[in-house]
Amino acid sequence: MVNREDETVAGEQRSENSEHALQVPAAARERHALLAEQIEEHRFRYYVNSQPIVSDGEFDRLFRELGQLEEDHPELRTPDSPTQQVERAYETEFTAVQHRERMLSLDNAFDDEELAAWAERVAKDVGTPDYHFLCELKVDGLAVNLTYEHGRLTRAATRGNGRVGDDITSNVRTIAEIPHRLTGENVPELVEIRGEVYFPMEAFQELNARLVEAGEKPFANPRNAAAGSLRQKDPKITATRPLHMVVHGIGAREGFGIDCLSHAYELLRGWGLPTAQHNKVVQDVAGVREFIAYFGEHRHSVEHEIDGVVVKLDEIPLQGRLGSTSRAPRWAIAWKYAPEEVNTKLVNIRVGVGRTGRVTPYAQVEPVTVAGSEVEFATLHNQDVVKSKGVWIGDTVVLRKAGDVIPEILGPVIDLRPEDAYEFVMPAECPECGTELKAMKEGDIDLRCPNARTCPAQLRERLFYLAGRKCLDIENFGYVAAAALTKPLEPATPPLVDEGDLFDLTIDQLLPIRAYVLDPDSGLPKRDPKTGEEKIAQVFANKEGEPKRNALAMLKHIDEAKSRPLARIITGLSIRHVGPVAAEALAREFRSIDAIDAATEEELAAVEGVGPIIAGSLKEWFAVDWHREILRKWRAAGVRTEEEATGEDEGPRPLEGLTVVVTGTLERYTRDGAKEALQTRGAKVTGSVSKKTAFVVVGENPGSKHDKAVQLKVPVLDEDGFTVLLEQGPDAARETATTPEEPPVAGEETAAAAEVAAGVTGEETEITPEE
Ligand SMILES: NC(=O)c1ccc[n+]([C@@H]2O[C@H](COP(=O)([O-])OP(=O)(O)OC[C@H]3O[C@@H](n4cnc5c(N)ncnc54)[C@H](O)[C@@H]3O)[C@@H](O)[C@H]2O)c1
Ligand SMILES: [Zn+2]
Repeated sequence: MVNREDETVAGEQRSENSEHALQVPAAARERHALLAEQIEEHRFRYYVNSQPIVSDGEFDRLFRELGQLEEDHPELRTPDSPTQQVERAYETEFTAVQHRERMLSLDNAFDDEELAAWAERVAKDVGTPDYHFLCELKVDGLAVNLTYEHGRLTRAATRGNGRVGDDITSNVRTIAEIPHRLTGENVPELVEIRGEVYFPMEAFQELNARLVEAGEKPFANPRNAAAGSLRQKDPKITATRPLHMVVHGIGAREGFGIDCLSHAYELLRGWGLPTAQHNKVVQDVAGVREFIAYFGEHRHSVEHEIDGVVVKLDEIPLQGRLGSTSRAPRWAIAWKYAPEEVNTKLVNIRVGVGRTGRVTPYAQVEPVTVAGSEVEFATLHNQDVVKSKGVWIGDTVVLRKAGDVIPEILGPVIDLRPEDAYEFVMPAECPECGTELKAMKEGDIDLRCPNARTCPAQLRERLFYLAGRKCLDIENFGYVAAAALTKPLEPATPPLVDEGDLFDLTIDQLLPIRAYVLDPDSGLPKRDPKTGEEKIAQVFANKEGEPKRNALAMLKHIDEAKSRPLARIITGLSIRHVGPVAAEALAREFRSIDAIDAATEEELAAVEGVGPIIAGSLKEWFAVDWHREILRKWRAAGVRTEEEATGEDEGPRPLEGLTVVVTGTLERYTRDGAKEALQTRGAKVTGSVSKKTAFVVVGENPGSKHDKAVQLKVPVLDEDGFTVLLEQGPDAARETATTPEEPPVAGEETAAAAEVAAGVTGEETEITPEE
């Protein structure tokens, strides 16, 4: 929080301090001047040009440093310091218009101490114990002021310097959500509505694609897209942009009275204005903390981007008692969440080859920490995406890491594009085996390496997947082993040329292997942090040439993996489109790989959870000789290829007809274990919550599915309730179920959309995601 003085007091203080002015060390004075200048420049780029060159986090750091300097040397805190102003008044191409009531900025709290200090000050100054906090989401967009006279929208303006903003009335009129005329009862003579205009994340890439196509500058993130779209000279352009607005305040007003801001919002909603859905009035700071924590976890189940929470004193007369400074109200504070966007440099665009041969470009960036983890790679999906994002190698880019989602690049900071930046060109050949890349079908955007069998990258990825959690779950068999077995430096011939010989590996084959130690995220050799050299290792033998303990353990676990359930073995074959769910359905229906092979395409397609695409893909797979050879070898090695119907399966199915969703981490069950337990009892396990869902089982750190359950009032079971469901059936479980107190949650479609967008599908995230 930037500390500053009252408008009224600041003047006095200055004159009082002026005689000490010389005491400010020159270095501090210089730093102050430099920071103030930089901040002004960043503000101009941000507010006027909508093309900032630093991230918000970086801007906030500069701003706080300036505040701290003024804290240490109050003489530096002059009225023209950026800390004392909403913004400077800029000359722009728009007509300047005066707000009837000032539009202010907000002070920030970056940690609990700052929040508590603010709350304490409120408690001290408010003069009554009878007050409430109104918690709102801080929408990441740009502020607008709408003036309604006798119910008609007569003017819309940007915040500007807080007193005078830019007239953007014709542009704002193109936003569908904003009524041109207020409706309902008691429409007032005059009201100024404050709100935030935002650009939806989902539509953002599309806009950039259009801009790049037209040879125009793409935006670095949705916030800038919102600002840039609204600040168009030609409202026809604004009209093509999917802008939205949320109301978050009220300015001048005539012809009606209000006691609380929360009540005012109800009035506004009644008049047809788009008010926020998630506001909540709480009693005390504890309530505020709860709200902050809740949306910290559910940041992405909201329909717009948020960068924090705004806490306000709800009672309007009390707001007046606390007053405002020249920059911000004292009755409100903005809690900032950790930024999810950072600027970094796009060092290179590489291509990775996935399990099914799909070749995907991915970004290598200068390592940065974002949302608590260090990021060096970000997905780019395909060559068209790279193009439509408008990013060039060498650009400074905005990198976003939201929740569990794979890091992605939003857009370039065009104003910082260096002269030697260049566009990415998709290679014509597989980077690992040199085979010419092809689209599988005409019109496919994705290119693939057709060398499925022996392309080292594809084989390595398939083996890694086969040994992974979803398939055979082979301990001690990770990415490094997969790489070492398929593309060692020595010996010249790798022990595995496809997955056929996996179960026949011997320790003698392993001992001589020397290989690069590969990083699963990038498929690139790891480097020694000291020397920077690529790591090469004798993977399975120690210095004496004897087997490492891990190597022996790996062989033992490979042997054990032969008897994994049939469904997992089918999943491990990496048949296109056949993931764990389809494999489960196939195993259940046919009980053996031979039976699947023998089935007709129609029979396969008729299985619930399979369908024509998967059926076609299965037929294609079985038609390939070397695939059949894998099966022959596996069978000879004793790998399970058929499965008796289990006793349990034929027993009673107490959960028949119920659909259950599992979300979050359970303590006593793995995700797959929980699923199997449900399925053997006849329940159907699905990934998304609907009204038809019988139960949602919720573990630690549940995602938006939990919200959805609450919203649809689907019974929620904790882990104990889940055990009751398995052991005693649905009636007993229903008694333990909770329908928790309804926390503020997102709208129905948004929660589902956010879930899809966030990839909260229980699937792991990979850098080169495969279908
Ligand atoms: N990257 C850059 O170069 C650059 C430059 C300038 C500013 N910024 C960013 O802009 C922000 C600072 O600017 P600021 O003065 O607009 O302050 P702010 O964004 O921190 O807070 C004030 C603004 O929050 C908005 N807001 C959103 N939801 C609200 C709600 N529910 N209630 C009330 N207000 C709500 C309003 O528009 C209000 O004007 C910082 O986040 C900063 O990082 C970045
Ligand atoms: Zn290849």
